[in-house]
Amino acid sequence: MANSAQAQKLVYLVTGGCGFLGEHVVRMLLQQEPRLRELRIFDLHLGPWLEELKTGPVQVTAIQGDVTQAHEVAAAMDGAHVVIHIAGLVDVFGRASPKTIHEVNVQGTQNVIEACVQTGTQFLVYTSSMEVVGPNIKGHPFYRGNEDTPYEAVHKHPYPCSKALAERLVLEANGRKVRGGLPLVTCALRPTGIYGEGHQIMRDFYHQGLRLGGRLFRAIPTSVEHGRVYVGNVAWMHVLVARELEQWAALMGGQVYFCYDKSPYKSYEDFNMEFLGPCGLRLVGARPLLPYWLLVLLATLNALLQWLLRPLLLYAPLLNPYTLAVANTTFTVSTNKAQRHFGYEPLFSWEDSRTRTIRWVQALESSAQ
Ligand SMILES: NC(=O)C1=CN([C@@H]2O[C@H](COP(=O)(O)OP(=O)(O)OC[C@H]3O[C@@H](n4cnc5c(N)ncnc54)[C@H](O)[C@@H]3O)[C@@H](O)[C@H]2O)C=CC1
Ligand SMILES: C[C@@H](CO)CCC[C@@H](C)[C@H]1CC[C@H]2[C@@H]3[C@H](O)CC4=CC(=O)CC[C@]4(C)[C@H]3CC[C@]12C
Repeated sequence: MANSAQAQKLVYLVTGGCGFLGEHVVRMLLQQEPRLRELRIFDLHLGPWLEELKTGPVQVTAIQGDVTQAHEVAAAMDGAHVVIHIAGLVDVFGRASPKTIHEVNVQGTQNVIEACVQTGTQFLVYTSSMEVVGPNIKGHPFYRGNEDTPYEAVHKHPYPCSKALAERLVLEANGRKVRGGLPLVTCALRPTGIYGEGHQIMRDFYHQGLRLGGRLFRAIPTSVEHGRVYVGNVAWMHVLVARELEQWAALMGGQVYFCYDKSPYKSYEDFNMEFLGPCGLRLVGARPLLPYWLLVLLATLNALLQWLLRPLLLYAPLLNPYTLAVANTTFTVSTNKAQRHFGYEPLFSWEDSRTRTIRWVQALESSAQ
């Protein structure tokens, strides 16, 4: 617990606070950060659930704004001690243009950094992604790697390119002088594939399974491991980093940390079945039902159709050459850097994470009836 001199004096700003991860970070901060006086939530789209938070002891300020607008970011940040920059355009399906992805993820991050310098906000936590490392375009496996594992990070897709550029900006900004003369302290968290309550792609797979009569069809071999981490633990890591950054600035400033917990190593589809199975879905096939070359062909056809139909409508299915390559390349992390640097231990066990996610999927089922 904080002592009384420390109590309730800090102002935090969370960008993207109304998204999937952002909402968990906001709720976690309110539960786990006793030094909070004001929590500002900055997002393009504000959620109605914010209203219920405004009755608590911490002042919750909702700010509708766009990270691509430097003046809006700077105005929101004035007087904040810590910024947790989560806002981003998470698009690997071709919904947004590469230019828009760059503007939000790279220019938006540059605006947050400049606003720190301009307003004197000294601590910046950035939500990066495993995608800044890989899987790379060559499909090299990253097997139980850590932050220091050598890996050829080569990207072509706009999303990983933008996250890698933004992460670099954040790390290079560490040590810059902010208003008042103190050094900016930054660090970046790299979640693997996040799952949990509110995960849109899990929702999509669940509904797809229901449409297919309670079945999903295996496309990826069981041997391909995909790193996953529970949203509550990712949120907890953000809260801890933000809390410890001041005390351990020399150690943590300019560092990257993978987000990890005790979630098991499995293929993307087998992992999803941990939640979808208990909700009545079945994964058909002990091996992929289609040969890989046929999946590549279908994914390429989808990309072609997307391009042809673009003037008329947005066709953005889950399967495209990029998502197939990511799902079909082993990428898992095994590290304890966060534990060594700032004492992180997962707040939620695998059993808790699984139960919470299953309950959420079950609630989707009953709300759909
Ligand atoms: N979902 C995942 O598996 C992973 C996500 N990440 C990163 O975590 C962060 C959050 O991702 P999710 O919560 O999954 O995405 P999300 O789409 O649910 O949340 C992103 C939030 O950012 C807001 N936003 C988008 N453009 C904005 C703009 N121009 N100005 C202000 N707000 C804007 C959105 O309205 C949304 O509330 C992203 O930076 C993403 O790159 C990293 C690794 C894995
Ligand atoms: C081939 C299909 C057969 O069922 C399965 C397609 C699944 C894909 C839609 C997902 C597989 C891996 C996911 C990505 C991964 O978890 C890493 C990510 C990190 C991020 O920062 C953003 C999201 C994502 C790119 C995530 C997106 C969905 C997948 C490609």
